[in-house]
Amino acid sequence: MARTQKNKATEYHLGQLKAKLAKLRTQLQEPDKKGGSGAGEGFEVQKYGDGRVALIGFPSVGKSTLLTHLTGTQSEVAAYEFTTLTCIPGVIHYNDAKIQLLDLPGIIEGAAEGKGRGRQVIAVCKSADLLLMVLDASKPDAHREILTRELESVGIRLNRPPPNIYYKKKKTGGVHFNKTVPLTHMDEKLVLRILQEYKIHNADVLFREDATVDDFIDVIEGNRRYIKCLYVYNKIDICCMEEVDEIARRSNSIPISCFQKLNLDGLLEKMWDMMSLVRVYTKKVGNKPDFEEPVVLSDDRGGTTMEGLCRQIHNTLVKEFQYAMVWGTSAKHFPQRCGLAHTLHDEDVVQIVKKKKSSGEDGRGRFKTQSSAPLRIADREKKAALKT
Ligand SMILES: Nc1nc2c(ncn2[C@@H]2O[C@H](COP(=O)(O)OP(=O)(O)OP(=O)(O)O)[C@@H](O)[C@H]2O)c(=O)[nH]1
Ligand SMILES: [K+]
Ligand SMILES: [Mg+2]
Repeated sequence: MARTQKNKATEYHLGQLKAKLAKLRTQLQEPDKKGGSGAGEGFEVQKYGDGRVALIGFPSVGKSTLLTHLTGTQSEVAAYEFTTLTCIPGVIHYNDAKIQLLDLPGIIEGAAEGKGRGRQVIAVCKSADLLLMVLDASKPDAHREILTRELESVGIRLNRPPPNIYYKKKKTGGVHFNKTVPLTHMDEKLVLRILQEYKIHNADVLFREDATVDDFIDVIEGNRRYIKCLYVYNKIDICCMEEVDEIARRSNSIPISCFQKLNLDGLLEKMWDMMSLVRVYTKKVGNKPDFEEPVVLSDDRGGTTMEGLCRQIHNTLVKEFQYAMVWGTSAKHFPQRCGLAHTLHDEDVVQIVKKKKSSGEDGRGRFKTQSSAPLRIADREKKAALKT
């Protein structure tokens, strides 16, 4: 590809080569998944809490130091590289939520091809809801590019949404290509060439944005992970003010120092924002809301709708659900009567009303008429107090 001149005439050829490369990369990763390469010792840590955050970075940037500071779990810290050899889990308690933080061995260039413990580390990253890429603020920023490339090559896409392309394979009917916007990187011929490479002869394709060849290949491959990533620049205690200031201005980046405990609160705050967790406080009829233990929802884990909430509380609740009363910023008025499709916001209060049991021994109707008025006021006050 590097030897091919880039112009209009070679565009199709290059596109086809990119597709070939993507296919081969996918093949390369497959034997590993099936447990072909034997020892996968100690890397599969059970999921815990409301979200999973993984620490990824070069050796000795301070990942283990950070885990110890944020979770209190001891992970070995030393000045030599590759101190950490396995995955060490800790828990961050923040805003009534529990977030699992995973310390990992350092990775280096070539990790995706299996250098060091690269493959196992990357496999854990794929299971995370958020990545903290830990960087040494005193070292060249090229490290960030190298790691990003390693992650890209195994199908991890950082800080961007999936391409807005509708794609559906079919059994017959040929390829139907359409677009809703002008395309500057792609055209029908190139789409067909790439599909040919994948031996796909029947499909509907609709470009809803000005996507690139790589975007289209991502959609066909279908196994990409779109993960948010926060770039954590550690060791700012050995940097000058100008450098720190410059780092702080970059998007999705935060300067910290574990040694001097600088900006660790800022890090937690940013982490929380990026995870976009939605805490929902449930309330039984006739009782006050449970403000101790929220049900925590997220887009990655079952969604933030009422249905997501029901599924998280109990498997059968969706079937029993009749309607719910909602207090909070997602409600147009307090309380709003909502269905399963309603999208909840952080700190909403929800009271779920179940369908009447056919046996008739439920008594829900009686409670309903009694409860709403006086409780509504009490709850609103409680909610207002919580907000302030
Ligand atoms: N100056 C400075 N040094 C730090 C800071 N945080 C960690 N270190 C030092 O950096 C070295 C590496 O720290 P570790 O926490 O072991 O780094 P790691 O990324 O877990 O390293 P590996 O497990 O080997 O990949 C240790 O000597 C730490 O004491 C910091 O904020 N400032
Ligand atoms: K180390
Ligand atoms: Mg370590």
